Amino acid sequence: MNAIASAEAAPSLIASEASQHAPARTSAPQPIITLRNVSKGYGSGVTRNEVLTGINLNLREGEFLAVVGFSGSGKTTLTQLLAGLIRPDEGEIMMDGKPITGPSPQRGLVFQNYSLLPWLTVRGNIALSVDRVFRSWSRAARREHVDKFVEMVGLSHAVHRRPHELSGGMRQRVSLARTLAMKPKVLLLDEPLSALDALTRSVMQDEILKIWEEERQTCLMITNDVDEAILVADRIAPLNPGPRASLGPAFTVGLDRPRDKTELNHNERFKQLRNAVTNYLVAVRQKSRRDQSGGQTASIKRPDIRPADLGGPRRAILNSPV
Ligand SMILES: Nc1ncnc2c1ncn2[C@@H]1O[C@H](COP(=O)(O)OP(=O)(O)OP(=O)(O)O)[C@@H](O)[C@H]1O
Repeated sequence: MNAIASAEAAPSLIASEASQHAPARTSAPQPIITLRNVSKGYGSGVTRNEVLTGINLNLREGEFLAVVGFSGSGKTTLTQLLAGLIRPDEGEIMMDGKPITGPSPQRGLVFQNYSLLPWLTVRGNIALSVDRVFRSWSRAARREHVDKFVEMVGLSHAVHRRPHELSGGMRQRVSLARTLAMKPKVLLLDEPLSALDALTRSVMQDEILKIWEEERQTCLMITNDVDEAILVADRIAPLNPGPRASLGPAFTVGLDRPRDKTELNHNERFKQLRNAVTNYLVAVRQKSRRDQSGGQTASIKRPDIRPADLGGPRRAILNSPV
């Protein structure tokens, strides 16, 4: 690990380390979600796939944490555990000191795929969640609430459209508004922008940031884009490559907010962080590959085969019964 990573590894990311090394700081935000020694795999027997092992994480109240990692390392598995959609094989996941045993409107999840109901309009899709969560509210209050979030994501002009009449970026906005409108305590964003083109992605990054700066909900965002992670997050936690992926030490971003993408490109701290996170990820991937090959450098062994007779009856071989 390089200097920045080691110097800025946030002790509270790793719960076990926190208890050993972190000095008691009364002003530090309390963790809202804690994962202790969490492991999760799929399948059984020879097809068993150990995806996550020994995950320790403190998600602090009000912070924006980005988890970055390579494809297939288990990022979605981690969000599903946090959302309560799946249960860990080992370890515990707590929210406000109580175990997470299933999904809850307190933890809003935005997926990579928008999962909107095709027969409902923009308003209908958002209202469905609002009506369920805020049953005790009057009809007018619920409608006003829906309209507020439609406006927040800039879709007031498209409120009567159905998903097939929207662009990818607009659909993802509906999905975001639907989750935000439920007023979850914790927002879980699972690569919400990865299906979008670069330009729309950039606009949506700014919108997510703007909304987060207004609402200051606790937010965990999964991404495979290091620049995106630095732009949005207070801390960045790298997910080491699987199988048996664990979290590496967190990088503290420490850049002033609000952040401007164009300015960041010239910011020395941004460049240092980008190098530090990228170098860390590349190094752990190389180590993981070495470990998987048993420490051997990959070499190709050629079989010791010599053709007996190249002039033989090839056609006969090709046509022989299998
Ligand atoms: N329901 C499941 N049943 C069996 N295996 C699964 C299941 N969900 C995920 N996996 C496997 O677990 C591993 C991690 O998958 P996961 O989707 O969590 O990774 P990821 O980091 O989110 O990947 P990506 O960035 O490509 O979306 C993969 O090998 C995947 O095939």
